Amino acid sequence: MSGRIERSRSNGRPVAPSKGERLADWADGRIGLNALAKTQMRKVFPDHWSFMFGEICLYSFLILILTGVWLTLFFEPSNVEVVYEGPYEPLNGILMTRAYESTLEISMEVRGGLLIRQIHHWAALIFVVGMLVHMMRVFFTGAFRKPREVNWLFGWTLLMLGLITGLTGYSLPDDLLSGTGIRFAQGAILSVPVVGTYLSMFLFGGEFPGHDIIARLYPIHVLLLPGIMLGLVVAHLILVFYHKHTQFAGPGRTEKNVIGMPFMPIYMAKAGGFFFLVFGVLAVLGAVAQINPVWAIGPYRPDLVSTGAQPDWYLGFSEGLIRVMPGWEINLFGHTLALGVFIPFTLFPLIMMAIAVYPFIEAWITGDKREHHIADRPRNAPTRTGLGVAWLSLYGVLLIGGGNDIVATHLHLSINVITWFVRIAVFVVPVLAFVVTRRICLGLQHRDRDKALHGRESGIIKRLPHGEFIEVHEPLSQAQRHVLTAHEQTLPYELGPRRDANGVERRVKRSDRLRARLARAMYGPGTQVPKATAEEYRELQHGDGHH
Ligand code: HEM
Ligand code: HEM
Repeated sequence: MSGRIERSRSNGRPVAPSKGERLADWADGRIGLNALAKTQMRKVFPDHWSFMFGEICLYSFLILILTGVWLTLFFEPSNVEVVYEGPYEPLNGILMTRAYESTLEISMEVRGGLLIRQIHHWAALIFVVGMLVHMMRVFFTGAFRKPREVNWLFGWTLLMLGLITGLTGYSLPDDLLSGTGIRFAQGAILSVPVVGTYLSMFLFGGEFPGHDIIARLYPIHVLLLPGIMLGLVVAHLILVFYHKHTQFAGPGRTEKNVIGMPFMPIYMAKAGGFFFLVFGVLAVLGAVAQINPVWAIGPYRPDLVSTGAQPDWYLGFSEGLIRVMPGWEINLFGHTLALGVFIPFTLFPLIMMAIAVYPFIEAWITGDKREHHIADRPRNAPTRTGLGVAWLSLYGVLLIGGGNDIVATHLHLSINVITWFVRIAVFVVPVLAFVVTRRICLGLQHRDRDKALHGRESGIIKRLPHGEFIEVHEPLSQAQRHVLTAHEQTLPYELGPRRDANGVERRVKRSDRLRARLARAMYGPGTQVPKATAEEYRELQHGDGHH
């Protein structure tokens, strides 16, 4: 292509390609981007406000990298002890680690340092909120179903790594809060039977707090975890591209097409704008909302714990698990087993795992091997929605447990009352949340059915000649009726007759029996309201029109 002379359309004179064209030709000849761009840049993305959560994760992650790289220029990950002498008077003459001192310098002496530190911290909080909300969006709409299960797992791994990255970052400044967090983690490690003590000694380079921990957490926080996450984010987005995005039901939308905006230029322009919006919000937060004022908290000392010590919100629920667990401890063959710590420590990944494996369990129960590109409305999958809300409610209850001291002081209650409330609520609230959510979903399904058949209540009351009052219903458009009735209603998996035609009893595997029972619980009688059918609608239309 290079060196090609084109004729201008206006007067037929040959024109040399512009510099830009030559550069594009040069790059295309070597990287072949043109062919890729031609096929991919016009890719269509469906639009819905809830699809923005994934973007919030992406942009806050990029901002974390940008601000994080900047912080590395000034932060010193060192446990070496120094005596502070600087512009912040109240700490002058106090012994602290170099890590803490350099964080003070970033906050007080480096120009713009406090702003960038605060943006980094706010971005971390928003990043994890974004991931949780994005994950729940995917969960509630069933967007994890085939072929997106692997991408669900990529995303889930990102969430787990995000939590750990947040914890390691929070631990770096070595203030009293971050040291307390490290102490908490060390307690959890110590509770691991038999090897716990060795693990702790290895990690901390001797007795707690040792001299190594910050220097060890540092490369994990700035290189290892973000590096793995970056790779996973790229893989995640490639898969979103490859599978194409799910879309909500609507006229003309099928399992085989995608209706929306082209990636280039419309979606890219929107995405670019949204990036700056997210950056803008984080910059304003970083500028006006104080976060983690390490100078006010003071340097870490193993013999001190400040009241109200809290992890960042996303780890509050793991803290809650430990705070509300009875302090069980047993002695086994001369080894102390701190079950009061070890059980919650193992429960935390199990609660997270429940959400990781859900797509596979649902696929097993339904036995559905088809691809799904039309997103569910949460009300049309009441059991799944109920389970999602129950999971969230457990998260919320444990968060209260993690902040039991704060709740106690703010509500003027005894801390024991809160602890006992959480101990009971951990079992009761998720069940209640499940039942109530499922009922609400069924109620909404009833309403959809009524709306599809009888139209929307207009609020206009009419009196008929014979005296009866009726409310006038406005018919829905065909498109609206389609949206209300497009969903599939899954039939529960059945075991089939237990005896064959010759009366011989068939052996049924235990796993099959479990599957049938779960399928009945999820899709059996009372779990969905039959959707309005075309026949019912036609019958009503041709009847007396009397609703
Ligand atoms: C998923 C990504 C990340 C999360 C969730 C995260 C989270 C955090 C948090 C919560 C802190 C404590 C901030 C504070 O002082 O109040 C922190 C500190 C820090 N982060 Fe990150 N971070 C991430 C990525 C990165 C990256 C990619 C880098 C560098 C390349 C980085 C470098 C740093 C440094 C140097 C500090 C210590 C300075 C300080 O605390 O002021 N972070 N991080
Ligand atoms: C660093 C964290 C993450 C980033 C940057 C990210 C980014 C994105 C983006 C931009 C999209 C397309 C737009 C959208 O649907 O919102 C998407 C889709 C998706 N994400 Fe994530 N995500 C992250 C974490 C997660 C998590 C925690 C999960 C679930 C556990 C997840 C599962 C999915 C799935 C299944 C899709 C496809 C959805 C569909 O086609 O409807 N992602 N992600």
